[in-house]
Amino acid sequence: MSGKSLLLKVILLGDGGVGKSSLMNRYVTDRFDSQSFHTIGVEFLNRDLEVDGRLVTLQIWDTAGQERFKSLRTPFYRGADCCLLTFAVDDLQSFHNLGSWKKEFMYYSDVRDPDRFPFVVLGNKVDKGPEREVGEDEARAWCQENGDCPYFETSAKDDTNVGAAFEAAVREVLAGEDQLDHALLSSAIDLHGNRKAPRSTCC
Ligand SMILES: Nc1nc2c(ncn2[C@@H]2O[C@H](COP(=O)(O)OP(=O)(O)OP(=O)(O)O)[C@@H](O)[C@H]2O)c(=O)[nH]1
Ligand SMILES: [Mg+2]
Repeated sequence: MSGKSLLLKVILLGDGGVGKSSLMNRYVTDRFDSQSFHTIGVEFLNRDLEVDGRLVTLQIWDTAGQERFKSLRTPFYRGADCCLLTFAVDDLQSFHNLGSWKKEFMYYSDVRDPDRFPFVVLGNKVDKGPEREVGEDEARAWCQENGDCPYFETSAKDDTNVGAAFEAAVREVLAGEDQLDHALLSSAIDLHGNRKAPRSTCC
């Protein structure tokens, strides 16, 4: 482990009631409240972790999923390093809305390279097995068609895959950065290798 802690901003998006606040609270405070209130606007919590030898401070931004709070949440999309698109496996509509959430994020975040921006998809409330309306295969197929993003079946209630999902978000960001470093290094080498001989200044 080496170097300073890297600050990464991840943002949780998805319909109201799918469990975004519960996932953040489970991950940061290891608690679950079966009667949590809807979020108004945005809230954030930090958690330090180490991923593949890198020290990271994960700043998790939890947004209000209800439509009436749209204008309160969208100003906070800018500067996000990864977006966690969340639905509840017992709520088919929340799964069908994933595409709209992705679009809303893209529109307001103004990311530099939209094709390479990292998304992670979370199918939450897997503890509600019998009430399930979205199959794992269906969810994985959506992820494959949408940039091949990682998919996690989570439960904030039972603490299933919650840590794994946030760590995957960090890994996605770090992998993107490594690619960028590699691309910059290659272009620097290329610049050096292909450097043209200085032009003659002759008249
Ligand atoms: N069974 C079960 N219930 C959950 C789980 N996660 C959240 N809930 C419950 O679902 C309800 C909504 O959870 P929230 O975390 O408030 O949902 P949210 O996505 O933050 O909703 P908004 O703030 O309105 O966008 C609460 O009653 C939670 O206790 C889960 O994994 N399993
Ligand atoms: Mg909430």
